[in-house]
Order: sequence, then structure tokens, then C-alpha cells
Amino acid sequence: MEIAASATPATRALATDAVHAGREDLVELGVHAPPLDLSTTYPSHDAAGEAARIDAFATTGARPDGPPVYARLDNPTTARFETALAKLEGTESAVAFASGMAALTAVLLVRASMGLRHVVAVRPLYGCSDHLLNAGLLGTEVTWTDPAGIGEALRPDTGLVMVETPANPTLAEVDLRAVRQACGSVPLLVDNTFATPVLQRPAEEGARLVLHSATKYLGGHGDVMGGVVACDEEFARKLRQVRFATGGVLHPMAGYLLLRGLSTLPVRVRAASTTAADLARRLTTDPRVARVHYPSIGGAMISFEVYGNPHDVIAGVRLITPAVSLGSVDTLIQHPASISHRIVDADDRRSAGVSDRLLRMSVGLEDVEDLWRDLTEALSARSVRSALPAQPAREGDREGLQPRPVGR
Ligand code: MET
Repeated sequence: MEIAASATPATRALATDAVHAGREDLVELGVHAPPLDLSTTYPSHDAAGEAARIDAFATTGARPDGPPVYARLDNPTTARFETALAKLEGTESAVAFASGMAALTAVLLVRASMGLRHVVAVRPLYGCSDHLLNAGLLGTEVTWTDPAGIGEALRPDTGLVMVETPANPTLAEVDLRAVRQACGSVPLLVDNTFATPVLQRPAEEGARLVLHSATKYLGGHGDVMGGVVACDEEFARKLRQVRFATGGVLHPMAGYLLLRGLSTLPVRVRAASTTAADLARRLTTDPRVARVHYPSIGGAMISFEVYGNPHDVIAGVRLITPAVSLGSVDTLIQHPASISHRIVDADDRRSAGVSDRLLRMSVGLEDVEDLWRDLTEALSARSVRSALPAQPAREGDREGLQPRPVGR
């Protein structure tokens, strides 16, 4: 049977792309699940052909035609994930890495290798992103500013403007269109880990680079670590060259799991966001909670400040998983000042809005009533309950913020 070309519409809904992107050839291959190619090397009797492919890759950074020669150049299973993520983010290409930090490292190295070592960034960012920039570990220099100060902070050697929205861990939001305007010709990198392309597509707002810790919502089950940059093909070629040279490749098994994760991304994010919005409303009216942060674009992340000792809430949860990270099917809670943002200088952290009493929760797919029961019981821990609403949390007030022994 011949199928008319018009049977495939030019644009499909995100939910459809999430299921089908990166799998276009499966029917032709006669398989239902994508093939998982674990090869580290690719045998060939044609060494001259391999030399030509290596030369082409070294010169252009384009994905090699034909067999990849060696897994550090390219992998067909990982490439399926890259194709699918680019489709969801609305970019030409995507380049996957071993972790989100490896992905950010590659972006910084691409720009630094062009002599553009200065980065303008808006706090808060994920704690290790902050650290990578602030410590200058890659020979870069950062200027921290608020969104309104971006234009003024640019220098002739500025290679990148970086924002995260909603930000980790405060969920502060940035107006991407306004930021893009301020960047002029300097590439804007948006960390879209919290929003995912289901809620926000930064490339449509003019971001040149969209970063994900794929470990989080893209994988979705807490069992795969990865990172990815969605961008135009010109930048992707440079990223592939850096990835080849530095070796921060995504394992094919991870590429397989991430492609699988993408197929349920829209339903997971929407279901968890509905529950999160409900929990955020309940927390807002709870007398034990001083402040709730929930983004205007929605999402499955909630942050809140308690009047009492946040360590008691962490110690008190029984259904909710007391763990760093986010984006899994189960609900996770952590204390940013102790874990995800521990590496950031305490004063910098506090002035970026990360209070010592802030807790960050990644809402999963459990029933909302079960989650609320667990949360409200954890909030009933002695210090949390007794610390009153009469005495609001103060920055710098370190009393009562030390961990207590776990168990009750
Ligand atoms: C090593 S701590 C952080 C892991 C992850 N990026 C998070 O924000 O939870």
C-alpha cells in the first residue's frame, strides 16, 4: 500500500512527537523498540574510509555519515534521544552528554576556545552550575547580575549569558524575551530542566542554547544520568567536537532510557503539575509554612519556607523520599542549603533568595491526599509546629537550623 506524503503533517502536537520522534525508521527496520547499540568500536576493512570520516568530523563536527568508527564520536542509540529532544525543544539539533554538568562544561569550553571567556549569569542557578562559573574552574570569569543588569554587564569578551527559569531552588522566573533582547548577539543559554519543553520552549523566545539535566524529568524515573544541549546545528557541531575531545559522552543505555522517558514526559509533567499546584495551594494556607514558591508557568516543583527547623521536615517524611534530585515518579524533598546548593558560599546563597529555612520538593505521581497526609505529619514535628507563625523566619537566624538525629 502506498501512503500519501500528506499523511504526515508538518507539525504535530508535542505529545505525539514525544512518542514518535527519534523512532522514524522503526517500521522500516521491522522493530517496535529502538535498537540498543552498545558498541564501543565499529569494525571496518576500509581504513581509508574511516580516515575520511575522522577528517570530516574533525573539520566540521557534523554527525559522521556511515558507521561512527568509535563510540566517542557518535552512537546511533544516543542520537535517537538527541533527535527527539531537539524536536521537542524546537531546535535543529541536540548534543547529549554524561550529565548536565558535562553539558554545561562543553558549552563553556566552546566559547572559551574562541577567546570568549566572560559569562554573564543570573542567580540563583543550580548550585553546581553556580560553582562551576564562580570558581572559574574552566578559566572563565563570571559577572553575576539581575535580569535588568544584563545589557550593562556585557563585555567584548562575553561569550555567554546564562539563566535558569524557573530557577533551582527558588523557582524564581525570568522574562526570557526581555533577557534575549538584552543579550544582543551574545548567545543566551537557558537551563530548562525544571520546566521541560512541556511547559516552556526557550528557543522560541530566542535562546540559542537550551540546557537540561536529563537525569531529571527527561529520564523521569531516577535511574539514568545525562545532560543535553538543544541548539542550532552550527553550535551543535562545536559541542560534538568538544565532546569528542573531552570524552563526556552519554552511555547508549542512558540514551535508550532517556528516549523511553521522553515518550511519557508530557503525561508525567502534566499529572505531577496538577498535584503540585494543589499542594502549593494547601501549603499557602498552612500556619506552619512561612512562604510558598510556585512558578506562574506551573510545574511539579514547589519550594517553601517553614517557621521551624527544616531538618525536622526532612526527618519526618515517610512516603515522600528524603533525597536530592528531582523529576522522578516519586516525590522527593531536600534542603537546598544542605545539599543542592551547599557548595555555594552561604552569603551568596542567601542573597540569591535561598533561605536556610527553604525546602524544595519535586512532586511525583502519587495521590495528592497521600502526599498531603505525609507532608502535614512531617510538618507536625515538634520544632516545626512550635516555632509559631508569630515569629517569622529571619535570614541569618541560624538558631534551630541544625539537623536532629533521624528517627522518632
Ligand atoms: C548534587 S546535588 C544536586 C542534584 C540536582 N541537580 C538537584 O538540584 O537536585
